[in-house]
Amino acid sequence: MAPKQVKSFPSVPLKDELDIVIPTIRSLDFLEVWRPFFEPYHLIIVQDGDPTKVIKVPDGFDYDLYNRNDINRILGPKASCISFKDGGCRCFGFLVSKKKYIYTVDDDCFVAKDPNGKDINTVEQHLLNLKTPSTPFFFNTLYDPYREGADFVRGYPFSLREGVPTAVSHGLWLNIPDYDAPTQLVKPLERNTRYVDAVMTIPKGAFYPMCAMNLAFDRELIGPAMYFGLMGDGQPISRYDDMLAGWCSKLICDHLNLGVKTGLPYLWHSKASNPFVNLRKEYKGLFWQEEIIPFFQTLTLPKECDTAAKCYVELAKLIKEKLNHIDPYIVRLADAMITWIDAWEDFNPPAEAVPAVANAKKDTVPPKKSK
Ligand SMILES: O=c1ccn([C@@H]2O[C@H](COP(=O)(O)OP(=O)(O)O[C@H]3OC[C@H](O)[C@H](O)[C@H]3O)[C@@H](O)[C@H]2O)c(=O)[nH]1
Ligand SMILES: [Mn+2]
Repeated sequence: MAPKQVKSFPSVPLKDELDIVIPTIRSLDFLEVWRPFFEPYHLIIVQDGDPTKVIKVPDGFDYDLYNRNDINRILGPKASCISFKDGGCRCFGFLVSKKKYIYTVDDDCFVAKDPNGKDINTVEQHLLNLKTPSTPFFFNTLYDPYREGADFVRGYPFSLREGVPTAVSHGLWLNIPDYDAPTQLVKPLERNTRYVDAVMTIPKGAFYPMCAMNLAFDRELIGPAMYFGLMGDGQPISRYDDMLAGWCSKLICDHLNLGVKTGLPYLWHSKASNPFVNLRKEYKGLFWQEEIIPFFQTLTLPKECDTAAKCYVELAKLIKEKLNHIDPYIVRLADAMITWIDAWEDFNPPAEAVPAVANAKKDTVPPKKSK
């Protein structure tokens, strides 16, 4: 029986283990309030929209900034799988990172305070979530047993107390909740003021609406499944980037016996996007998900799929085969999922593959970097 994981967690930044990925089409002024927590880390900024627009990065941050021209130059034809004019472009940052962990956060999110009035270091809590096991096979009613002051409750099987590695840590949001457009329209003034002091494993077999606003994951375990789809400009759907990644990554985590946690940390989501614009972007998803989610719920992957990348390729084939009747877009999406894996393996060669750089387009002009 493995000893219980360390409960308290050093607050020393793990700069060599984690990159912070930020998609932006607006401004990076929000970084000022995150400076105490983010400054030690390398930022990967994915600038969406007009590449000629100059986006200022506040001084003192270590960053790479990639705009659409950089993405096109670096990925060549494979850039076609990266969304344009949708926050899903962030997955380019997941691809080019070399770190074990990713934390991705939206540019309208700010530091929240816990009930004691203390600023919440989301990076630290996500790392704690990812570095302690998950318990997907049997629900612990006192929530995360690896947290300070908690444990497995009576009746919890000892054979399961070692848990499984955690692949995804899904944080939450105070103030503006991540509602879909219809809910936003009928509840425009609703604000989330409820701070729930809990982290829990999402049980095996259960799916969830993964929001990328405050999300961290283990690139080595589940990175290939964190593709944010073909969304935005030129596509019939948007704002389902993180939902697609959530369905795919949860199916694959369940198949590979990896864990997904949701709950702490919270951040403060400041800006409600326009619900009418959102409705136009996401309405097809409201219909399609009623068929796509049962597809995921009844799917089993072959046991030969023993890595996230192999699972993802198989999943793309099944989506193309079983869901193409929904809309011709699904075929393009499935093909883009394969392109994503090809690009992923150019940058992150499987153990037995040749060094990846040979395949990836030489990046003659480096992205804008911190000074
Ligand atoms: O065309 C775009 C639009 C946005 N972004 C960046 O994506 C982040 C989220 O954008 P925004 O805050 O406007 O959207 P929300 O409705 O609040 O976010 C939810 O829906 C979209 C995403 O899935 C997000 O994760 C959800 O929380 C923000 O950083 C924008 O700058 C973009 O790059 N391109
Ligand atoms: Mn937002």
